[in-house]
Amino acid sequence: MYRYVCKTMLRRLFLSKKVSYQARLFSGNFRYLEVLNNENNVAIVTMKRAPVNTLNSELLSEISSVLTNLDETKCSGMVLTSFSDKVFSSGLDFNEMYESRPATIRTLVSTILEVIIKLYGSPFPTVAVITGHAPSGGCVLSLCCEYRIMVQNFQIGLNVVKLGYSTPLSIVQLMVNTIGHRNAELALTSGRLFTTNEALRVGLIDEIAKDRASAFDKANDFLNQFKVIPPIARHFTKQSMRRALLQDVSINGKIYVEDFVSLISRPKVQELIAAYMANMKNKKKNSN
Ligand SMILES: CC/C=C\C/C=C\C/C=C\CC/C=C/CC(=O)SCCNC(=O)CCNC(=O)[C@H](O)C(C)(C)COP(=O)(O)OP(=O)(O)OC[C@H]1O[C@@H](n2cnc3c(N)ncnc32)[C@H](O)[C@@H]1OP(=O)(O)O
Repeated sequence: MYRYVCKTMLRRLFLSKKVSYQARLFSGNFRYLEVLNNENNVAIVTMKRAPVNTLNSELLSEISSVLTNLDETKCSGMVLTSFSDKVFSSGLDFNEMYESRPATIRTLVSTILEVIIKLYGSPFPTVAVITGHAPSGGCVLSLCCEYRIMVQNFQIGLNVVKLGYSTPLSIVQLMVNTIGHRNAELALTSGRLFTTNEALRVGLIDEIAKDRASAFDKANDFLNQFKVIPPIARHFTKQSMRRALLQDVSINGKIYVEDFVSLISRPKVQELIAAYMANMKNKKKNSN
């Protein structure tokens, strides 16, 4: 009863201030995300898993829940960003891939797949405000958005071959859809990370911003143009552009997940992940 009264009072308070009650309540409900609605009913979704927004199952599953809710509550748009001014996301969590049971890897991979499907196929417009490095899984999240604005002097790309596993077909397709076949082939086979300037040149991002505030201004400009476009027309057009990949992932998703799990579980790949993690730690030690 007490909880009901509190909830009702909170709801009245938020509604009276014309602020989205649901999205506001979200911010308290998540461990690794903050979700706020701005005055245009755009949800600002901020990943806040310190230090580098490594994508573990919990963070991914929170993103997945938010996406479902934003769809149900008919938000006007979404900005995906990071709490950090250095890293957007450092990609999938090695700790859930290294020496992990297949079930743990499977949960991680199926959860990112769920996020990819929801984010890539979302009815509302989406922008990634990339405030820092975005390697691998971080790059994938931004590729699922419709528009990417990146702050200067960071790196973005899909470096997965360096870890000894191939890039899953749908992820290859995401990259091809964004930067074209030739550039995607060159980038993916070498595991290339692009600087912000290079990323703009190749079309991996759409705009460069000098800092977070200016990136948000640009994101607003992008989203504001849709105020005069009927949402259904926009959504169906987006679906038409994205249908092939979405259909492929919904039909073959389970196979892709199992392939990825067995790839990651191979002893050679496990060795490479261990070496990669050790290298990260060494770099850090030497720079201190
Ligand atoms: C549709 C598809 C269908 C089916 C297939 C299904 C799924 C496939 C899905 C997606 C495919 C995409 C594949 C993704 C694979 C990955 O994402 S693997 C992760 C790859 N990531 C990286 O290579 C980045 C590694 N990190 C870095 O380079 C740096 O950390 C970074 C430049 C991001 C930041 O540098 P800095 O600010 O100096 O921070 P530190 O390096 O000091 O890092 C802070 C601590 O965080 C730890 N850490 C960093 N990254 C990870 C990570 N990915 N996992 C676990 N831990 C990480 C780091 O070790 C530090 O820890 P410490 O403080 O030393 O304890």
